[in-house]
Amino acid sequence: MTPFYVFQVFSILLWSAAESYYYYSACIFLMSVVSLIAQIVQERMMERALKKTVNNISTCLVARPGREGVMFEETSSINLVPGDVIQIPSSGCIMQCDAVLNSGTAIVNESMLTGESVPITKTSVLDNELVFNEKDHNRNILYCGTCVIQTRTVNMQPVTAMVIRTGFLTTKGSLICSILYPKSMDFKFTKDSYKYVAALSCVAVVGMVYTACCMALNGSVAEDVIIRMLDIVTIVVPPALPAALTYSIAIAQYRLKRNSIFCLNSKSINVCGSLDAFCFDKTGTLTEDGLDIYCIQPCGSPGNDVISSNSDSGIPLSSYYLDHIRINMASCHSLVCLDGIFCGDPIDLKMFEYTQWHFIEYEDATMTDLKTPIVVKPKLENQEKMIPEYGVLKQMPFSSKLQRMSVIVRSQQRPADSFDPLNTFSVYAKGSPETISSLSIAHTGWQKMLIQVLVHYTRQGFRVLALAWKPLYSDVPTSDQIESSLIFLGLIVMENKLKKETISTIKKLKNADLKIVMVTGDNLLTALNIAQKCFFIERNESVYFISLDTPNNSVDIPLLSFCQINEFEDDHFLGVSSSESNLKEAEVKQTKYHFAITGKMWKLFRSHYPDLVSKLVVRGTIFARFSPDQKKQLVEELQAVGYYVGMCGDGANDCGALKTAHSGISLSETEASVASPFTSKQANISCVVRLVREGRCALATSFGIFKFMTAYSMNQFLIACIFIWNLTLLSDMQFMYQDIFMLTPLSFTFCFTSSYKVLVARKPMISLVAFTPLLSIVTNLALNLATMIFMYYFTKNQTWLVKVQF
Ligand SMILES: Nc1ncnc2c1ncn2[C@@H]1O[C@H](COP(=O)(O)OP(=O)(O)OP(=O)(O)O)[C@@H](O)[C@H]1O
Repeated sequence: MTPFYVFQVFSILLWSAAESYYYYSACIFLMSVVSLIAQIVQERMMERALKKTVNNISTCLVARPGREGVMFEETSSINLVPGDVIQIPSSGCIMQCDAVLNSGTAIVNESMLTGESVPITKTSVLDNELVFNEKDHNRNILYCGTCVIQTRTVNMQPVTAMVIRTGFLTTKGSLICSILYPKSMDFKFTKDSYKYVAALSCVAVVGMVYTACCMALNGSVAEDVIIRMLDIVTIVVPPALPAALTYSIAIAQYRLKRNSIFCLNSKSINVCGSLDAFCFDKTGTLTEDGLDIYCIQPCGSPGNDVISSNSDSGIPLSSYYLDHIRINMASCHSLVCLDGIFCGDPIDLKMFEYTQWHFIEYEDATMTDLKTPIVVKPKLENQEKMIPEYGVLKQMPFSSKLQRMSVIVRSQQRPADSFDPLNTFSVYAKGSPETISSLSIAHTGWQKMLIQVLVHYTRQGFRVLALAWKPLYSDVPTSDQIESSLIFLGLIVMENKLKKETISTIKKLKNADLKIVMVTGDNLLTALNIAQKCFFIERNESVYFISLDTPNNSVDIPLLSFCQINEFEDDHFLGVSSSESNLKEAEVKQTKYHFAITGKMWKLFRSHYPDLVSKLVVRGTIFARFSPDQKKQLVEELQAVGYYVGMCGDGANDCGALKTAHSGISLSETEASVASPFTSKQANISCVVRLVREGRCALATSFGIFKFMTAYSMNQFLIACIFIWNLTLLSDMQFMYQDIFMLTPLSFTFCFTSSYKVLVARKPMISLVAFTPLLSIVTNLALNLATMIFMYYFTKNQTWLVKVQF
């Protein structure tokens, strides 16, 4: 029950009890009830949708001390508390708490939280990792609400996890809280509507004083004066305003749904109309997810030239590097085989398919015999003699923050001649070239080659991944030992095709004068090429890379430099010490220029030049190699400058930014995702245009309804003032005619206004307290007042007028 409805109850009582406006009171009562029901139905529908998405209670097996040691007992999930150890059923389940995997592996679908429906592998924490840190161990956490599709046991031990959080404290819980109690958006329209209500209250006070004076001067009794004064207040407040506003939003929500855009927070719809900046994730959003392998660039033997390999010819055999590349591509992934179909990260899938190897999963794997949970081996019979099978003992799944993944692999048979017989255990890693090269043993020969090849391909917009390996001699290695001192193997170059809707959508958004930003975890030059292909940056516009020298000590402030991307030094690109590079501070002269920055430079820039961050984000268009946290920071910085920011992404690495943005839209097959207020089932960015169009339409409609209703009630107030001058008021039927038959249908038909077909540069007004809307209301009032006064005196002077005696 909002204060508005309390006020309506008061008005109805006053009209029916003191004024005998029975018909009018009955109609207003009916209207208020209908509007209240409509609001309740809308809220309930949203709550139900949310409940359907989030509410789930089930039974689970929890470890309890028994007579014969620890036993697993069945209990309801609501009884779980942090510290409980639960067993994850092999057939899968929906997680009811956040829990860290103690043993085994789980294949999880996190689409409910992230919108990304690709199955993810969660592994148990390594025995020797003593300090648990949520950020670093998220690949070991099963999150509440996510669906465990399958588990893999190791050494016949049940898959168990320790509960770390329950209820609203879980990640899902906090996301639901943010939907139920959204952080109040500093939305001008809402703020101004409060100012309007305050202004109307002032008008009501003036009206009351005026009424009291008029009636007192004419000798009216105190009781009548008080009733009329209260009447004036009820006239000033338009009765159908909240109902019409609610209805207009409900219709916008329905229209979005018809276009496969689902909305979990209807309050965000109006905000979409005022967006003036939109951030896009690149891979899977602007470009296709499943990227074909273009070629493989193995690292030559030290000092040798680069050996290139064409994708058509597959991977040639019998080379030290190529053999390891093949094993790496076949084993270093988190793919799972569900009902005979391989699922997982599209990159992993493409790389595995390229090797044409077999993938076998064992349910009952033990570490002691030769069976491991996953075994990969070549398909061709005649190759089996030459190359042994490889069992994947341990996976360190891909993390966007770390930009890499790795596996520990055991050779299941005695290796063939081409391999070192001691290499029974190996580590295979893949990830961004920058990360993998930083974890590899430095070697000037390949480092030079790496930079050249990387720059060559990324400049053409290819997506490049690096591979590495090393033999593992330690029995119980820590994760740092696993992913260090690697031997660099080479690069996998993948095509990066734009989705067919990307270019047209970006053009439409630019025509609508929206600031368009690309924020990606990918390489800067790849991002630049894609940005140019889809017209984030026009051909005639310059791009300046912002770089800072890494300071030698914590006291030095790193020197800030700009360099036009064409002059860009290759060395700098890999993060090699900038003192080696040859950057010159460039003067930015053109008016049409863009800034590009990497995540590493962003971190330095924010800490050493905080005052310049606003300038950077205003001109910044490419934000590459950004971690999920940095994507969120970028959205916050844009908001701090005053932009209304939208974010469109497709994966788990965009979740923070999607939630932080004023309007986040996640491209996901899952309707029931709490990743962002909006979810589009169409896996391309054309939904952004629809969202902005519907948002603008909803905003313009709300604005129109507000203006119309306030102008109407002010006009009625003026009429009432003229009547009170003559110690009378409109009759029951007159009020009925004006409020019910004129105002209500007109204000409700406003809601059916559909959005304009194209996005134009002119955005709808968001400020009610601005010159134009105020001028239009004041002019309307002045004209009406003048007409009414003229009509009053004109009619009064007519000979046929007979004065009614009250
Ligand atoms: N499955 C994977 N295994 C290993 N490394 C990967 C994998 N997927 C991506 N990478 C590397 O990690 C980097 C960061 O990945 P991330 O998923 O954060 O962003 P992205 O997919 O490149 O781009 P976007 O943020 O636009 O989706 C990638 O550029 C790539 O070099």
